[in-house]
Amino acid sequence: MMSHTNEAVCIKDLEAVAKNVMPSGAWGYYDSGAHDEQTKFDNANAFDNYRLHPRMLRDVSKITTQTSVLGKPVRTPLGVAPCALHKLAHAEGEAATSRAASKHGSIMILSTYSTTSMEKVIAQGSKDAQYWMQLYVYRDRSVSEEIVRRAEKAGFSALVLTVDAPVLGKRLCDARNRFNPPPHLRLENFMGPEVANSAGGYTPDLAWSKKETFGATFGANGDQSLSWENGISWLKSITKLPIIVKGIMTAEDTQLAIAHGCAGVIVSNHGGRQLDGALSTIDALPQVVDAAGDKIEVYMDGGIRRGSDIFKALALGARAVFVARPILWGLAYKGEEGAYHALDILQKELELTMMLSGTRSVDEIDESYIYQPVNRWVRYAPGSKKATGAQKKLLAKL
Ligand SMILES: Cc1cc2nc3c(=O)[nH]c(=O)nc-3n(C[C@H](O)[C@H](O)[C@H](O)COP(=O)(O)O)c2cc1C
Ligand SMILES: CC(C)CC(=O)C(=O)O
Repeated sequence: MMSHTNEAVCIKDLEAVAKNVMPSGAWGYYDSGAHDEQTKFDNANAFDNYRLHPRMLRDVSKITTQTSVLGKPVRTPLGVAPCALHKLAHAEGEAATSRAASKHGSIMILSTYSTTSMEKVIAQGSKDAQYWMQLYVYRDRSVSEEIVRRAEKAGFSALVLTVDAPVLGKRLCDARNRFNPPPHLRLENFMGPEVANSAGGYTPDLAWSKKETFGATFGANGDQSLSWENGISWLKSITKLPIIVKGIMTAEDTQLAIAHGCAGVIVSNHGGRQLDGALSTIDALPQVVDAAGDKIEVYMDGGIRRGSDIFKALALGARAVFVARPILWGLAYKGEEGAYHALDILQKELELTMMLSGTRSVDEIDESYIYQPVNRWVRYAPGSKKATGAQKKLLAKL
């Protein structure tokens, strides 16, 4: 419900406006999770299973959310997750998001499938703004390699390889709408002369001008044979940029990410858009943090709609969090100003939660500030009745 000043005061307000102003096909594409959307809803709802344990009389007159990510200082542990097609929300698309993220001091991860070229996006930010480039790996590796080269040259400081989408999840809404982006939008990261040439005619048209839908074409270009060896090791061999793997949900894969020399992992289920039935990310986070130790940085995304959600993720060991849909809703609401507003709402709510719980810096926010659900999802390793490390810790609390 919007206030009488017509200003969105919380992320739910932004969602309501976006739903109202966006065409239904575009809204459906942004909103939908896979299949019955269990995981999409779990992502947001699971935060409610964690409750706060606030401390009083701590002198909270000066607090800071300043932290560091990959060794570089950032104003806040709140960043922008990569999402395709920002121009579905607003004509200025990713350029507007870039200005908003830069002004806010938030890291922006740019989707390969952006509707504004990576060079234009990064040019919108201030010199000290941080940008990471999200990648998919294509059957034709030269397409991926060209994107890496352009990202290096343009000044992106890390690569985010999304690994949870060998094919696109089954999104009922998009299937019913046979969703395809409007023809005036272009996937500008595939339009550079280098990419177009080396890919032998891989043009933006490939994305949706054929009879296939956007989703089907995505699957046709992606490399389903991707593995730790032929994916991560290959990427490491062609770039010196730090590699962050996005879409990790287990301790096992975290160990593999460490073994393959990744700099970080993003605990993510793609906003519930891929494997419906996967655990919510806040519930998956502890096992990843456990497995990561201090060897690799752990970030998370999915379902963050309030500052207290960020607080809970930090308390469980995330170094930073990223949001996707709230930014798109902000963009649909008021372009750059709306995207900034989405970040500002979450930032101020995080600061409020910190003050009300007696924490003055991100470092201070740890497990001692929250109550965790116990005995919710337990998984035993194949063939073993013995609990693993993370489960033992949980069981010990019962
Ligand atoms: C419309 C939309 C497009 C997305 N596009 C991408 C993408 O191109 N690459 C990617 O790695 N993740 C993509 N994602 C997933 C987000 O990066 C993120 O993992 C997820 O949406 C976070 O959950 P939230 O939307 O609840 O904040 C997309 C998500 C949405 C909603
Ligand atoms: C279809 C992809 C290009 C974008 C994506 O990852 C998504 O829609 O979730």
